[in-house]
Amino acid sequence: MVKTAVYGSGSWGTAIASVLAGAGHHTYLIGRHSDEIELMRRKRENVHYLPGVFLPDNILPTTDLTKLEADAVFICVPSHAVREGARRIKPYLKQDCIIVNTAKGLEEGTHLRLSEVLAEELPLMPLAVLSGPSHAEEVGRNMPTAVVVSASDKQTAERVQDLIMTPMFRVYVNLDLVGVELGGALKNIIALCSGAAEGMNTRDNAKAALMTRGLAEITRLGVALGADPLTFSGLSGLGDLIVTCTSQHSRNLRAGRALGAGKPLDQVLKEVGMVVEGVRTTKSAYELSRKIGISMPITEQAFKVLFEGANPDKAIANLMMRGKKHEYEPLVSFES
Ligand SMILES: NC(=O)C1=CN([C@@H]2O[C@H](COP(=O)(O)OP(=O)(O)OC[C@H]3O[C@@H](n4cnc5c(N)ncnc54)[C@H](O)[C@@H]3O)[C@@H](O)[C@H]2O)C=CC1
Ligand SMILES: O=C(CO)COP(=O)(O)O
Repeated sequence: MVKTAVYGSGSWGTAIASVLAGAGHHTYLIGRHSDEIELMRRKRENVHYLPGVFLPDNILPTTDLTKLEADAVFICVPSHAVREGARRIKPYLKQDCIIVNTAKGLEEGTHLRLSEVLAEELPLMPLAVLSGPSHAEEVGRNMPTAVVVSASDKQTAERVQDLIMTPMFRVYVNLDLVGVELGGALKNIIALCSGAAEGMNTRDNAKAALMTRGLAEITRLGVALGADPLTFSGLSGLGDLIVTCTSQHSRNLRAGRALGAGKPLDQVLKEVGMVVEGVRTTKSAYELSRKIGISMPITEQAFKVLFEGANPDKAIANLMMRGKKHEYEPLVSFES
């Protein structure tokens, strides 16, 4: 029998544990707060992060890091905690254990993809990435979901596919690791902007424009970094963009709505109460696009609103009043 563990017991860690348990694996769900874990064990529910989802007996909530001695460990902490998390779990991992990152973001400062962060911290371990349109609230309730797994080698990706695929959790393999990771990380910026558009009552046309032109700039950055453009019309591109920009469950969309309605960022983050990855990712993607000379106008305006106090109305005007363009310009365009 395969032994699995999930590091991070928030909403996504709990949902991933429920898929693994549904696939028949005894799964340790490893959290850091003993009171939360104790409550989970007693109520068989993650009351704070995923209320209403029953945890079956083969999910074993714990704070005991020795339970990381598994065949596969799923990393389900926010992106800013991935490096520190990797250092923390390293002493407990088996040598041939597969590490599957599920966090969506870029490392602040270095702008590294999270598999690159993990490769630095856990250089000898096989690494994979799971991404795609998949809200915990639906996955935890066993609702039909399709995702994508990537790795730098086919065997690792297919092992993860075998491990976690169930009749309600369909897993595709895509070996374009760069594209899969960037699609999952960058869509959160566009979800924040789509939410802001809703919060400002700009309605549907603006949202559709943001999603479509957002995908264009995600693809532009991705291709410049070596991704296959086709990946961005797949589950970890268009698919994740659709779900995060439209779902009632999206944390990034909710945060964007509140920002668009004029609430300050600190208050918005407190009110959402779970990680809103798009905020940090906006900063990283903006810095990265400047560093390599790729035009990302929506990300640039999001950066100005989030970090420079720019007015969202002015941000929309800035996007609408840009110079005339052709819809399809060369994918790697170094204009400013
Ligand atoms: N919630 C969802 O539907 C999905 C989330 N994800 C990604 O999964 C990652 C985690 O997101 P959620 O579970 O939604 O966040 P969350 O806010 O629901 O839970 C985060 C969990 O990580 C823990 N945590 C925070 N900082 C930590 C640290 N320094 N060390 C160890 N644990 C720490 C928290 O205590 C909490 O248990 C994010 O990158 C998110 O983009 C991906 C797909 C779906
Ligand atoms: O990545 C996700 C769904 O695929 C989760 O998005 P949110 O963090 O916006 O809820």
